[in-house]
Parts: sequence; C-alpha cells; structure tokens
Amino acid sequence: MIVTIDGVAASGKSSVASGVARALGVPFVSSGLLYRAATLLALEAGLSLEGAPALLAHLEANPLRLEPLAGGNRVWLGGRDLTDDLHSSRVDAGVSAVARLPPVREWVNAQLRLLPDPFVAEGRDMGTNVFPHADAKFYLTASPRVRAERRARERLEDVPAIEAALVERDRRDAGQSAPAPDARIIDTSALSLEGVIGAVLAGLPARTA
Ligand SMILES: Nc1ncnc2c1ncn2[C@@H]1O[C@H](COP(=O)(O)OP(=O)(O)OP(=O)(O)O)[C@@H](O)[C@H]1O
Ligand SMILES: Nc1ccn([C@H]2C[C@H](O)[C@@H](COP(=O)(O)O)O2)c(=O)n1
Repeated sequence: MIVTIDGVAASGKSSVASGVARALGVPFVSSGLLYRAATLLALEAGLSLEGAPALLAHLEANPLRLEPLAGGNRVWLGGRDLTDDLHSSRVDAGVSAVARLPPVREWVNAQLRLLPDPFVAEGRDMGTNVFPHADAKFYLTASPRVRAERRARERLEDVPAIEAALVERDRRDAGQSAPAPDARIIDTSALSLEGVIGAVLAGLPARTA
C-alpha cells in the first residue's frame, strides 16, 4: 500500500505524512530530504548547483542514505547524520536549482523506488511521476501567508521574508509540483494539523485505512 502526499512548500506535507503513517502503522518517506542533502553536499564541496555531471559524480562518490524512520526521516552520509543541517535558509535557497536537474531527479527516484512498501511518501511528484500507481493520492495547499506564519514559529525570521522566499520557491518548483489528476486536493489554511491528518485518513479507500 502506497499513499502519496504532495503539495507546495511548507504546506504541511511532512507533518501530515508523519501523522497519517503513524495512524496506519507504516513508515513515511520524505523525498525532499534527498534533494536537500544533494544541495548541502554541493554547497559544502563548492560545486555549481546547475552543473549536473559534476554534482552527480559527487553524489556517486559520496552515497547518501535516506532512513525512513516512523518518528522522522534521517539522511546519512556514511556515519554523518546530515538531517539537522537540511532546513537552513542556504539549502532552501539552492534546493530548487538542484531539484530541476533531470539526472538528480532520476538519482532520487531510483532510491525511492527501491523502498519496500507499505509507506506514505511526501514530496512534489510522488503521485504523478514516482508512484503513479499509488493506492491513494493527496495534494496539500495553503495560502502563502498562513504557511509563512507556521514557519515563523520554527525559525527566527520575520513572516514577510519567509513568505517571499516560499512564493519564490513555489515558482521555481512549479515544473515538478502539479497535482496528480486523481489526487484529492486539501486546502489546509483553515485546518489544524490534526484536522488535515483526519481528512487524509477519511479519504483513504476502505482496503487501505
Ligand atoms: N494544518 C496545520 N496547522 C498548523 N500548523 C501546521 C499545519 N500543517 C503543518 N503545520 C506546521 O507548519 C510547519 C510546516 O510543516 P511541514 O514542515 O510539515 O511542511 P512541509 O510541506 O513538509 O515543508 P517543506 O516543503 O519546507 O519541507 C510545521 O511547523 C508544522 O508543524
Ligand atoms: N518530490 C520532490 C520533493 C522535493 N522536491 C524539491 C522541491 C523543494 O524545493 C525541495 C525541498 O523539498 P521540501 O523539503 O520543501 O519538500 O526539493 C522536488 O522537486 N520533488
């Protein structure tokens, strides 16, 4: 059983995927972390974020491992846990350029398709490109202001600056962020986290829930 939860930046994908996965007793998979980890490695190595061949060679020489733990996914580079460094403003600003590179997308997708189901997968193209055969698909949205206000509770930045960065990231990610035609779209602007998790669970087909 595969459930996909896609959506725009900071719409609640990982929080909702985590809650849904916990309710179903399965792992969840945060695909964006692999794009973020690839970006961090490129930045640390001083590589261009637009040079696919050098970046791919670097990724192959420094294999990353996504650990889809139920309590929160982690990304490892050998024995180094990169996870806590993946949500910085520097990675946020660079990740869309890296995620646009077709060889990097193929590299991420190949890793995701090796994971044994069942799981809940969240990202941008889980329901369209990576797991088009998923049993149930959801797409989360919320207004930029609401998303920025939620993020501001986690970061020492002001709401207008966060909102501007989110809108810019939405624009850059638009090419790979369209909802699947068979996805259920949920506007979370006026919903609590528990309300969104409940809406997803209520939308699962009987054999999945
Ligand atoms: N419905 C909700 N009500 C209130 N807060 C929420 C809701 N959904 C998510 N949040 C909060 O919004 C923030 C962003 O959520 P989360 O990190 O899950 O989003 P995301 O879509 O995975 O983000 P990103 O695209 O940056 O990886 C978190 O602080 C989370 O707790
Ligand atoms: N399936 C995916 C997942 C993520 N991305 C890109 C787009 C985002 O800007 C970036 C980070 O993802 P997030 O942590 O915000 O979910 O990675 C993508 O293109 N496809």
